[in-house]
Amino acid sequence: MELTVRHIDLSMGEGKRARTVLSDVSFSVPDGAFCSLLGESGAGKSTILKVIAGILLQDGGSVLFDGAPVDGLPAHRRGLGFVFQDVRLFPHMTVEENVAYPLRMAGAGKRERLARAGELLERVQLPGFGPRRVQTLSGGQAQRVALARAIAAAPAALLLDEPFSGLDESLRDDMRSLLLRLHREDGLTVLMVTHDANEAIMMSDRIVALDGGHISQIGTPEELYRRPATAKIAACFGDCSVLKGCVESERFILDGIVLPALGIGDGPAVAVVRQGDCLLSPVGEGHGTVPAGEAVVRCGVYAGAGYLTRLDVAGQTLTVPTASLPDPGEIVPVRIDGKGCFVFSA
Ligand SMILES: Nc1ncnc2c1ncn2[C@@H]1O[C@H](COP(=O)(O)OP(=O)(O)OP(=O)(O)O)[C@@H](O)[C@H]1O
Repeated sequence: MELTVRHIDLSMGEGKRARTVLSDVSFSVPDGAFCSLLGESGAGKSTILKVIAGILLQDGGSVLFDGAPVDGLPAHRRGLGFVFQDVRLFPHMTVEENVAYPLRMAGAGKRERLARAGELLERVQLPGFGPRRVQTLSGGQAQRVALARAIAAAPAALLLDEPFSGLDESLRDDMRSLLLRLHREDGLTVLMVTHDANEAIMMSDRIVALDGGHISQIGTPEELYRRPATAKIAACFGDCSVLKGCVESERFILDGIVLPALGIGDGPAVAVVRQGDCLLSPVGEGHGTVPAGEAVVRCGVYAGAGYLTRLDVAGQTLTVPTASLPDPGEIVPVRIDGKGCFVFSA
């Protein structure tokens, strides 16, 4: 099913405390696609998910399923599966009763419910867990049960709010693979909230970036990674340096550092430089890189595969991976790969 939100506005809080939480939010998740809603804490990600689910009612705009407005439909009639960040299994029910709950609501008989719960528990790799109490589950197991419950009634789309946030990295990885497998096997339309940009690019066909309640970019993972629309998006994909300087004649200038800034008008600007696309080397070296000037070494730290050397650029820090640690105070040549360097008007 195609999910669409069109011009959604929503304010929360009363009187003087009222504040805009969503402002003119519009996007679509095509039928069978995996879409991530990406943004920092407070961006409005959970709120838009709740509006789609019918848990919150928007002030303006519309939610459409396959092109038809569903604004008048209560949550339980929207036919969606929902996985919450805090799992929310029913504590008084067994694992299989939790998984079978949506089928009970749909009027299925006990035999059918239990058979289906058994199948679903197999699919989430928890065979035999049916009779267990939910209090005996680990965090990862509880998330699997929540996922099984969310898909039990063959939902038209699956909404997930930071479903892996409480899990350690290896469990997160297992859960990502499991979710992607279920998505592909069932052709499910999925909308997942995450603040982890790398998770979003690994899993999604499309990413919707939210910032302060409005959309800052919609695109494929590659579009957001290679052509980020804002400094925040450029900076969210891992280790990078953010420098505040000035653009003059399509060149970002900060002290001894000059970076390409094609298409950016003169004036104050922000440059985001991805660490992996920076190096210190004599002029002429470094495949794909161009000279960016010189800077003074401030300090460095050991980082396993090499060192991270911090350079001082007009009191700001440019971090560059290096094979050895230059001496503090040394003036070093910097080269930059333009693919990992993004300049935005401030
Ligand atoms: N009931 C409420 N009353 C007032 N403000 C609220 C309410 N619920 C959420 N907000 C505010 O709306 C904004 C968006 O909240 P939301 O939970 O959607 O953000 P989020 O992007 O999901 O953040 P996180 O990643 O931290 O969960 C936040 O600033 C939050 O404080």
